[in-house]
Amino acid sequence: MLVSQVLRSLFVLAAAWILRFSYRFYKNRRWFKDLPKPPHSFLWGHLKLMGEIAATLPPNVHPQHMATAIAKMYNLSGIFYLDMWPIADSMIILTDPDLMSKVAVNMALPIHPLAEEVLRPIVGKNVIAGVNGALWKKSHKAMAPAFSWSHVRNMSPVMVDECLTFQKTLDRYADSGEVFSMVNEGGKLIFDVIARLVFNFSLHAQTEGSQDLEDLKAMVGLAEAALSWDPILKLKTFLPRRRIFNRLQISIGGKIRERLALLREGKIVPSRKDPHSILDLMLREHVEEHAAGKDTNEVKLPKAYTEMVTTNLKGLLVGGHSTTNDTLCYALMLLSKSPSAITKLRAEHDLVFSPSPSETLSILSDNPSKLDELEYTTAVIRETLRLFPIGFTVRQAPAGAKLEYKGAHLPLHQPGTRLTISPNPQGLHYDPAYFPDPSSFNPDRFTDPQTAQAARANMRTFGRGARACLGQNLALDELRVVLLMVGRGWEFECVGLQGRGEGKGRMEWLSELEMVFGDVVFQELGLSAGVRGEMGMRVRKVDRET
Ligand code: HEM
Repeated sequence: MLVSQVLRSLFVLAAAWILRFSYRFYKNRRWFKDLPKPPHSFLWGHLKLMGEIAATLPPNVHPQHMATAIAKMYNLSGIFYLDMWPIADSMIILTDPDLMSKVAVNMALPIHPLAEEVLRPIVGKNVIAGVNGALWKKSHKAMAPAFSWSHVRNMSPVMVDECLTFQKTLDRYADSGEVFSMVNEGGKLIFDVIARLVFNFSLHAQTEGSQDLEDLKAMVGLAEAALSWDPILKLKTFLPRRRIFNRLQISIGGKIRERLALLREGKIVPSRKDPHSILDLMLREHVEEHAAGKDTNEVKLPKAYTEMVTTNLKGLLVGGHSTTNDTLCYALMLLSKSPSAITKLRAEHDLVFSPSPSETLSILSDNPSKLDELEYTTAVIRETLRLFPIGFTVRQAPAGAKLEYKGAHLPLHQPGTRLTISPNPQGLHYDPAYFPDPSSFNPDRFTDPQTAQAARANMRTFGRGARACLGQNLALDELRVVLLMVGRGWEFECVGLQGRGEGKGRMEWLSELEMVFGDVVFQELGLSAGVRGEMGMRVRKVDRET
């Protein structure tokens, strides 16, 4: 009797669940009915299509490649929808530059919770790039002065210093002829510069190795497991993740406490106008708010505040170094196969600075604003960022929000779901309507008076609006300094590149790049769209007369 009652209840529960699921299934699939999209299956939505495209691409490819491939295959431009229910959040993909600006600038839509979910396993809760509202305002207000042009320009001697160490590394590799990982060596250089901005002291990744850098990279590697649906993988990586996470908390937390003690001892309220470091700016917020009218000696940093500062510093170290380094790696890769570009780059460095390396350094230290005259070098960086967009944003719209496009009023919100609004800079950057002959490496498009203005206006690598990349000035200047300091002295050769042959799922729109460089052009999903593999390189010292 009892058994049959239990069975009946279970049956009713199962029937109710099936009914509810069927209703949601029908409602969801119908929602996409009249929206711009690739062929839509009532059973699969776009899940099967995404799976089929992923199968033709190298493993763990960044989703931007799938979105761009779909746009090209089905001639979708401007905006289209992807129905991923019930496996993942469905998406609105934007490839029109004005639509991207509308959502980021005019509507200033908030960051989607997905960003925080992806960032949390790597750096912890509430990092600036994943939060909205008061939490975002507080972090942004604290950090922004460190990223102003004037402060970044003050960082030039630091960049030069770290590049001199990098030159020694290149000399060593040139002497030995050894193949080395540019991801690794470039990563240490960029990390050391960002650490100086963050702490105002070096973490010596280049000369001694940095446990913090290794731990941050390990956290990125382990994040996939933390986000995975596979409980065994989650379980297997739980302890290593915790151990590394805690080690980082102790290390970065220690640096914060040490600096706070120094500020207390010296009764220093850090300056906003002339910041010593991002850490100081973040401590200043606290000192100001909590110590108004008190002796700074009495100030204690609450646990939650220490955690917020630690998370943000880790976020800057890991996010700032990997994005800039990936761009550096791709720039050197592209230049290695473009003799005309390298010739122009070197000529510009000789002309704007000096053919002599030592004179170049003294001009750079006396007058860092000379970097602004490196028009072609900047074009090389922009063209690299166009071909390989590294960073992303994902936004969420409130109920009822719509976007007007070509006379249609398209919904930005799907009731009861977490629809994401995903600008896809890659789709835009490879659209011949905006960038003619898009798969060729052509820095001149950013210097030619006929095309330069439009090319710059249509780039979306750093985002736009209040949430645009805070570190873009730093990234651009750092890349200029590195190219200036290594472009003339060393010849880079990529090792082990294998162009993808016919029939290996080649993507028409990537044809030129894919033929020359192979799988490495398919950026990997990590913290952002990173370099695939290690970017093995060999260097040769260039004989110059001066
Ligand atoms: C080539 C290098 C870089 C690229 C391509 C890049 C790209 C981006 C993109 C696309 C965003 C999101 C913008 C949006 O939501 O609309 C972003 C945000 C951000 N970036 Fe970068 N970034 C780079 C380097 C850096 C560096 C060096 C730092 C600092 C050390 C940095 C710090 C940030 C921060 C703090 C945010 C979050 C801003 C906010 O939410 O208010 N980035 N970046």
